[in-house]
Amino acid sequence: MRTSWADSVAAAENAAAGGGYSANNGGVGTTSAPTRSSYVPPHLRNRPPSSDPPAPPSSGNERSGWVGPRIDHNRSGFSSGSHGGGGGWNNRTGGWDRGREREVNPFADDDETEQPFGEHENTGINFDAYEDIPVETSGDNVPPPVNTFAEIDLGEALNLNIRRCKYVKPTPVQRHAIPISLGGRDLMACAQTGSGKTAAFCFPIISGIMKGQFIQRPPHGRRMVYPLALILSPTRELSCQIHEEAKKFSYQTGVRAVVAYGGAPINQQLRDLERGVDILVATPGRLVDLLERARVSLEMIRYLALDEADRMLDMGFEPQIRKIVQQMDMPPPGIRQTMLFSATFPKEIQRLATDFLSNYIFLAVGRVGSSTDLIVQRVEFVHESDKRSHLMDLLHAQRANGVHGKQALTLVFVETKKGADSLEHWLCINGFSATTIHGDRTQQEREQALRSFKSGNTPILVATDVAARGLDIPHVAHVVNFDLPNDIDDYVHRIGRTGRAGKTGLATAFFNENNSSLARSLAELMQESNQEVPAWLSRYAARSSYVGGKSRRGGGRFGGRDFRRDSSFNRGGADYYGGSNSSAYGASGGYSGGYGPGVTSAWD
Ligand SMILES: Nc1ncnc2c1ncn2[C@@H]1O[C@H](COP(=O)(O)OP(=O)(O)OP(=O)(O)O)[C@@H](O)[C@H]1O
Repeated sequence: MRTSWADSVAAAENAAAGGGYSANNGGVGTTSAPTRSSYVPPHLRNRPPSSDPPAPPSSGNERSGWVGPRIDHNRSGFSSGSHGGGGGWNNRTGGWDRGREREVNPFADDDETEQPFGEHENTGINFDAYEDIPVETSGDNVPPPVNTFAEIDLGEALNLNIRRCKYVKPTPVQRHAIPISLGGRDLMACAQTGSGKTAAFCFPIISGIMKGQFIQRPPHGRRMVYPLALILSPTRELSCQIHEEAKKFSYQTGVRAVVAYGGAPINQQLRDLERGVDILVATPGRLVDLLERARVSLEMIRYLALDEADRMLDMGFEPQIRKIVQQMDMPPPGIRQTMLFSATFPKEIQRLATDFLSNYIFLAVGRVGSSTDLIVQRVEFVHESDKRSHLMDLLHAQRANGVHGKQALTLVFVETKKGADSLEHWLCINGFSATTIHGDRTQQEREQALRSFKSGNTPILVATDVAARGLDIPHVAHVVNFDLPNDIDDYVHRIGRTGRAGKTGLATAFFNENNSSLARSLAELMQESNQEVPAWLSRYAARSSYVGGKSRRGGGRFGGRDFRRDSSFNRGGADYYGGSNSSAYGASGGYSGGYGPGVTSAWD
């Protein structure tokens, strides 16, 4: 009989407590330090000497066709989407070199840090907001969605962490994506900002590593490391955030996540890597550096996740991604499992992404590239010269609506780094506490700015697009597009910094004649999200050429958004459903995604 998720978590907690587990001490119960260089595969770590034999191979979803020269790439660790069972779990209370380095409790901060806005509660998520959300899946044999975490065989240690995160039930993208990934399938997933995509790709990876039997090769060189999973994201801050999340989800599972990103001392990151790594979270530039120094090998990668995948595959990043994924030693599609996630997926990028996928499932939760209805969007006509005083009026009005005596957080997007500095300076001399985040600031300054903003000490953050994607900052009540972006997808990501996890938010855009190319797609997007479109904007939309502000979201309403379903793309008949990796459309489309070539390192 299947017990409820809460029951099994409670049981796991009791069992763990009986076994000497203490949630707060970060202790792992090991007293002797293993030698540093001896690799212990995750599924064998912290087992008593006479541990159980490994779980038998699963019958489903064996991928064949490519046999790595020296690596055991059988798919025996995969659960093939079954929801029951539980055999073969490695609920280990330690892991990498834990005799030397005690695992820090990533949940401790949540309890101890001053929380000016009250605890960051996830229990209050408004799931009703997602009830009627349209979902589309396409591809062969799509595993069915689940309604609860209890239905998913994630393993007790991970379930315990889910409970610690106060996740009561899966969000819609998690309901669909987790069974697909646990079934060993490649996935292209599109779901609205703030809807829980990070957990949707982290849970199957952690669970797969816990359950898997990935045979580690003896190291080539003492200092080379062999992660089993790679999670790439476009910005340093986002990689750090994903790493923080991954550490929470993998706490006391024996799975170790490490982050590597540019702008921070590489030696420190190298030392961290040397302590062992199962999941490497990285920005592309720093990873290329590590690969070129022969300090990381991708030979053992079983899971590849690209967060903000459309950004990762646009012209700015595509060459680096191709280098990492196709030109180093990473196993090919069909051997590794690949997961692409974003809130926006232009068709050109979908097409390009097929180079990295094998017989994948396309999943769209909500309308592809649409914003969530939880965000109230306002567009105001403001001449360039009036923008500052208009912003001032908004901020004054907002002061009245402070939360717990503090001003609600406001994120102001501008076009340029100089513009960010100058606006921040002006706000400060006018009595508003503001800071900035952009590519010209040192990494230390960027991180300090983000910390100060998050804590509420500096409630206004002026940002370039470096902060547009992925950042999950609780209590951002208002996003102001002081300068609108040229691309509607960037607008979607920017406003998505508010209205997250079922909460509501406000987004105000300053529009003037300089933005007329965006009018049409902006009006469409607002209409789709049930927002009031001002009559003057509709007039601009009607006048504007469709070229400049052309929606890259695929056109039309929800449905048929998988580009393989579009007859104009699907010239090869069943090719795209048949798992062929040879795109008929060339290796790299000329799609720029709104960024020119060579923009990579400013982000990375
Ligand atoms: N099942 C859940 N129950 C409650 N809260 C959740 C659940 N899953 C995720 N969350 C919370 O929702 C918030 C948003 O999640 P996340 O950052 O993964 O969104 P996202 O879809 O990746 O957004 P973006 O598109 O902006 O990157 C986070 O604070 C996360 O902790």
